[in-house]
Amino acid sequence: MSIMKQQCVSDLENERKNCSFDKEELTNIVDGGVEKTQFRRRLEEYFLRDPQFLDSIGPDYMSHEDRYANELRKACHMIHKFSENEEINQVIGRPDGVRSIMGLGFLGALTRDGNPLQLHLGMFIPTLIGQGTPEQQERWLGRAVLGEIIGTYAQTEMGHGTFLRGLETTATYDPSTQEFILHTPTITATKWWPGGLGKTANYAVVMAQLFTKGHCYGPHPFLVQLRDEKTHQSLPGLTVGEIGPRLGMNTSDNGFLRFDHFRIPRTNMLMKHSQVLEDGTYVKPLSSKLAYGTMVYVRVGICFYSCHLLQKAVTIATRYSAVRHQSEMLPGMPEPQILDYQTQQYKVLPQIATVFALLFAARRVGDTFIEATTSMNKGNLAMLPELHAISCGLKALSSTDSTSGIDICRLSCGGHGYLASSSFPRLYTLCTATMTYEGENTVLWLQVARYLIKSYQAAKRGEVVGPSVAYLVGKNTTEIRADLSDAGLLGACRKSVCAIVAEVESRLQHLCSKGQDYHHAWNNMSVFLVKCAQVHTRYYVCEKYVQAIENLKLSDGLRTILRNLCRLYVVNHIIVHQGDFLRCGALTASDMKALEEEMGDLLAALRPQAVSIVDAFDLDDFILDSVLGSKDGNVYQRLYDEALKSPLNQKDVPDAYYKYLRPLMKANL
Ligand SMILES: CCC/C=C/C(=O)SCCNC(=O)CCNC(=O)[C@H](O)C(C)(C)COP(=O)([O-])OP(=O)([O-])OC[C@H]1O[C@@H](n2cnc3c(N)ncnc32)[C@H](O)[C@@H]1OP(=O)([O-])[O-]
Ligand SMILES: Cc1cc2nc3c(=O)[nH]c(=O)nc-3n(C[C@H](O)[C@H](O)[C@H](O)COP(=O)(O)OP(=O)(O)OC[C@H]3O[C@@H](n4cnc5c(N)ncnc54)[C@H](O)[C@@H]3O)c2cc1C
Repeated sequence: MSIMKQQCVSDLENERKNCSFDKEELTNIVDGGVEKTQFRRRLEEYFLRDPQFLDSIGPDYMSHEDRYANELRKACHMIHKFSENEEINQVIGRPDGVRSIMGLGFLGALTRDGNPLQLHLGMFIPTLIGQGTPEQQERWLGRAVLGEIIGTYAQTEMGHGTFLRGLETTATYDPSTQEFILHTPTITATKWWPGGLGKTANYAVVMAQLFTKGHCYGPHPFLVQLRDEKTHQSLPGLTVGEIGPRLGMNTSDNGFLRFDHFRIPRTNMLMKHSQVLEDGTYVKPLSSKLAYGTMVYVRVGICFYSCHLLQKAVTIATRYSAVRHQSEMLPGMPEPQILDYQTQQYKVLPQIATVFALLFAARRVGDTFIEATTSMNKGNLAMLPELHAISCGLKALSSTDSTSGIDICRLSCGGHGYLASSSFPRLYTLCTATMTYEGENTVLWLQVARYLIKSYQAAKRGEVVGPSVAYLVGKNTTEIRADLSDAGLLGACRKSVCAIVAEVESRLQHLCSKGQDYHHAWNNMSVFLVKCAQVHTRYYVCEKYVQAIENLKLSDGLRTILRNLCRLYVVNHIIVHQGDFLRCGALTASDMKALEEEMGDLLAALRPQAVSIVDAFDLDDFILDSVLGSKDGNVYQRLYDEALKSPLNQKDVPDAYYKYLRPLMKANL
C-alpha cells in the first residue's frame, strides 16, 4: 500500500473508531424501519452488482447520441429486472406499489445524468393511477408497468409552463365521430420540455384546453399515442423531437411536440375526475384542481429526491474532509485534516443536519398526501388546500436548500470538487433542476403565501383554518420571550413568523386602502409575501424535526447525536436570520450571543461523529459514483486512475496538435 493510501485509509478508520452510536440503528431511521433497510439492501444487491449497469467508458466522454443510447440501455434493463424479481412484482401488485418502488433513491444511480424512462415511471404511470378510470387503468396501466408502452407527461409549452390556465394546445370534442381533435395553434403552443418525449416515448399524457359544445373548460389530461407501436415511427398529424442540450439531465431526451388537427378517441380523455359524454356534455369534477393531482404527487416526491441528492453530496464532502490534509493549524505541526477547521465543520455539518430536517419533514408531507388522497377518494376534498400549500412549500424549501447545500459541499472539496469525477457537477445540475420543474419555486412560494394570507384573515375572523397555519393567530403573537430550550426556540420561530405575516398582511391592506386594487397590491408586496412563505415553511420543518426526535424510540447514544443535529439546524437558522427574531423581540442580542456560542460547541461535539453519521446513510460506492467519497477513502489513487481514462490521454500527442498547434508553433515545418 502506498504511504498516501495508507494515510487516507487510516484517517477514515480512525474516524470510525470514534463512533459513539449504533450505526445500524441510524440506518434504520434513515430508511424508515428495519424491514425497509433490509428490503433496500436486497434490491441494491440485485441491481448494483449487475455488470450491465456499468459503463464501458465514462458518459462525459460520449457523444450526445451515445450517451442517450447508453442510458436507455440501462433504463430498459432496469425495467426487465423489475419484472424478473418476485419481491418487486409482489410490491408492484399492491395499491401503492409502483410508487414505493419509484421512491427507492438508489435507482437514480443506475442511470447517471437523466433516465429516458424517468417520466414514464415518475409521472406517466402515476397519472394513469391518479387520473384514469378503472377501465382506463385496465387498458393501459399493466402494459405501462411492463414497459410495453412508454409514456411521458406533456404539459409545459414553449409559451407557458407556470401559468397552466394559459396553455394553448386545444382538445376540441367532435360528437359526430366521438373524437377529440388535438391542435397546436401557435409556435408558443408547442409542447416543450417533457422528459422522454424526444425519442423514447410512444405515448403521452397531454394537458390541453378542453373545448366541447363551444365552451372551454380549462386544462385536462388526454392519453395520446405518439408513435407506431411496431415501427416507433411518429404518427401522421404530429411532429415530435428533442429540444437539444441542457445544463444537465442530458440523457432524458426532453422533447417538443406539435399537433395538426390530430384525432384521438373520446375514451382517451382521462376521466376519473371529469368526463365528456358521447353527446359532448361536460361532467364537472368535484374540484377543477384535481386535474393538477400528478403535480402534487411529484412535488412530494421531489422533497425526498432532493434530500437524497444532498445526502450523497454531504457523504462525499465529509469523507473527503476527513482524508484531506492541508495547511498548518499549529505552527510547525503536521497538516491537520481539513475537517478540524471550524469553518470546514460549518460547511459540512449543517448539511448533515439539513438531510435529517428535510427527511423528517418529507415524511410528514408524505403522510399528509396519503391521508388527503384517501379522503379525496371518498369524495372529501377538505384537505386539498392544506396539502397543496404544504407540498408547494416543502418542495420549494427542499430543492433550494439541497441545491445550495450541494454547492457548499462542492466548495468544501476545493479544486477536486470541480471535477466531473467528484460527482458534484452532476449532483448540482440534477438538483438545481428541481427548483424549476414541477412548479418554479418563486411561483410555489407565492401559492403558499396566498394560503397563508387567506388563512390568517380567516383565523382573525374566528374561522377554523388548516392545522399547519392554526398558530398564526392567538397567543403565539404575544408569547413572552421564551428560554433557549427546544420549545423556547420553536416559540421564538412562531412569534417571528406571526409578526412577519401580520406585518405583510397589514401592509397589503394598507396599499389597498390607499387605492391600489388587490392584485397590484399583491404584486407590490410579493417579495415580502415570498418571505412569509419561506419563514412559515422553515418553521414547519423545524417543528417536525424536534417532534420526530422526541417521538422516535432511540438509544441514548443516537438520541444525543440526532438532538445535536436538530439543535444545530434550528440554532443556525436563527443565527442566519437573526434580524427576523430581533425585529419582533422574539429573541435578544444576548440570546444571539448564547446561540452563537452553542453553535460552536455543537460543531465541536458533532465533528468526531461526522464520518460515522454519513456512513450510516449506507450509500454504496456505486451510488456515490465519486472519486472523493468512496468508503475506503483512497482518494488520490482514484483521482489519478480516473484522469488516465480521458481519451486525450490515450495518445501522447493528440491529432489536434498536428492540425492546429504545429502550424502555429512552426515546429518541424
Ligand atoms: C424529472 C422532471 C419532471 C418534471 C415535470 C414537470 O415539470 S411537469 C410540469 C409541472 N408544471 C407545473 O408545476 C406548473 C406550475 N403551475 C401550477 O401548478 C399552477 O398554474 C398554479 C398553481 C401556479 C396556479 O394555478 P391556477 O392559476 O389554476 O390557480 P390560482 O393561482 O388562480 O389559484 C386558484 C386556487 O387553486 C388552488 N390550487 C392551485 N393549484 C392547486 C393544486 N395543485 N391543488 C389544490 N389547489 C390548488 C389555489 O390554492 C387557489 O385556491 P384559492 O386561494 O382560490 O382557495
Ligand atoms: C429539467 C426540466 C425537466 C422538465 N420536465 C418537464 C416534463 O417532463 N413535463 C412538462 O410538462 N414540463 C417539464 N418541464 C417544464 C417545467 O415544469 C417548467 O419549466 C416550470 O414549470 C417553469 O415554468 P416556465 O418554464 O414557464 O417558467 P416561467 O414561469 O416563464 O418562469 C420565468 C420567471 O418568471 C417568474 N414568474 C412566472 N410567473 C410568475 C408569477 N405568477 N409571479 C411571479 N413570478 C413569476 C418565475 O419566478 C421565473 O423567475 C421541465 C423543465 C425542466 C427544466
